[in-house]
Amino acid sequence: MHSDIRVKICGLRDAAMVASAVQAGAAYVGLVFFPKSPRHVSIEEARSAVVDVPPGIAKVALVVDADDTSLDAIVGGVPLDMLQLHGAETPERVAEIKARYGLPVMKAVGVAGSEDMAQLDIYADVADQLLMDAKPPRNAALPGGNGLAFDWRLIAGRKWSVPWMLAGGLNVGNVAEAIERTGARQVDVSSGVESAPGVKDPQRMADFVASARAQEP
Ligand SMILES: O=C(O)c1ccccc1N[C@@H]1O[C@H](COP(=O)(O)O)[C@@H](O)[C@H]1O
Repeated sequence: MHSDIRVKICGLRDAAMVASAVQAGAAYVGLVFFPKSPRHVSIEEARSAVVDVPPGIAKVALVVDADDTSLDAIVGGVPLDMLQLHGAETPERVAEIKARYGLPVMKAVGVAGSEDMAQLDIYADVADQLLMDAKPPRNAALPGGNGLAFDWRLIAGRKWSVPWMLAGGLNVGNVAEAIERTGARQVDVSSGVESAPGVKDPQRMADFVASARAQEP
């Protein structure tokens, strides 16, 4: 039996990877616009990657502290359903981006300790969704996509006024436990379904979604 767990697969770089994610049962497909990432796509690559995404599957652009010029180009060049802000965007900037582009915004918040819970409450007031990710290590090249999990007990049993998604170090071996421990109804994965950085593996994506959705509510 399948539960209603919704899975986002992030860092898809071409139409074949997107098709495999859709086939696996992803509810969201993510495109990374961050040049330092092995998953980075240009606007042209992103547009052709999502050309055949069926209606009902959300196309998400991940950006990191993007300015209006970059966002204008991304939003103007790629058909999108959501923006994922994965940098140090302030609550004011989140509100500004929401108003300027008219797209739902998901704010990623790095979680390492109980002191980060206040941030989640603050962003819940301005974002349409929250994404809880592990805080990147100091000197990490990427602010996410590092395959690191945080202590799920920090968010277990908590509630927010907007939908939220669990991310960080998820893979087929731990996603069921992560859902059970946190009560997440949405999960996001990137490096955990790759055969090499930036290369999504169709079987790993299918196994991940099946494992997540096998969890009972
Ligand atoms: O995936 C990336 O390359 C990336 C780059 C910059 C910011 C965020 C990025 N990925 C996001 O990080 C989390 C966790 O990823 P992982 O499963 O631990 O590899 C996820 O939300 C990705 O969308």
